[in-house]
Amino acid sequence: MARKRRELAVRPPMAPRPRPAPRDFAGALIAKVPGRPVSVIAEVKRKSPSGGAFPHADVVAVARAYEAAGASAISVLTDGPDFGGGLEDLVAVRAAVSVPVLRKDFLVAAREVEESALWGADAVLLIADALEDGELREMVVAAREVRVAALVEAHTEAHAERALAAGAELVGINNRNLATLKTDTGTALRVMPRLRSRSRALVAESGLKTLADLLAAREAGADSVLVGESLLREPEPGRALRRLLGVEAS
Ligand SMILES: O=C(O)c1ccccc1NCC(=O)[C@H](O)[C@H](O)COP(=O)(O)O
Repeated sequence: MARKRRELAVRPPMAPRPRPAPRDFAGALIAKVPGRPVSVIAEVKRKSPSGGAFPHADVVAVARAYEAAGASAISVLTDGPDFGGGLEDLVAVRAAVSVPVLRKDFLVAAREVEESALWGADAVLLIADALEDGELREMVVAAREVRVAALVEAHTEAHAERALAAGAELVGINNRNLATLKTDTGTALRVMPRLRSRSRALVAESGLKTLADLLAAREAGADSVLVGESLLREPEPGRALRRLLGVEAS
């Protein structure tokens, strides 16, 4: 986040560009699909600090396969140094699929939320644990003003409460502790039941690998799950998503 703040301080404002009509990210998360325990936000990234490199450089091909396999939305990592992504990936994936697209990055200012809309993001990820209350509130307000959905992520119940106090309607509970990179899939299961009645949609994030994980997430109140690594480790991520959803045998 310190690196992102330094970069932003010297980056000139983005030139205006025509924005594509936004797609309904919240609606996609909460829409019930017969036979599916929860909706899936399927993630594309070339590498990650905890997972190393993934064997799929063509994120557009993976995103298309995810959509064909039933993903309700696609998460695109736009961070370069840690995830091998960029805004060009967001633009290319958005043009290649018809489901909503989430910009996943370490955003630190309202200005970046506004710019994300111009790049075509239907939703942005905001990380409560890494933002001050005032920053988070400003970014949630900016998202509402430019009609981009804000998925506000927290790792602990305390940060989830801060997300709700900042006006978040879509709350993600990240099973991964971003300080240690350790993942415990029990985290979202413990925190989500306390948030159920106060959020429009709940998303369990990280470390999810099996249909049983998805069923447990639903039981704890999740509308949706965010899944990357367990799909990207497989030779065919689209087939892996179908297996995860239980529509194709393992
Ligand atoms: O994944 C990491 O190593 C990581 C490191 C530092 C900050 C964020 C990180 N990941 C972001 C995520 O939480 C995941 O990309 C997302 O929830 C999907 O998780 P997974 O299914 O485990 O790839």
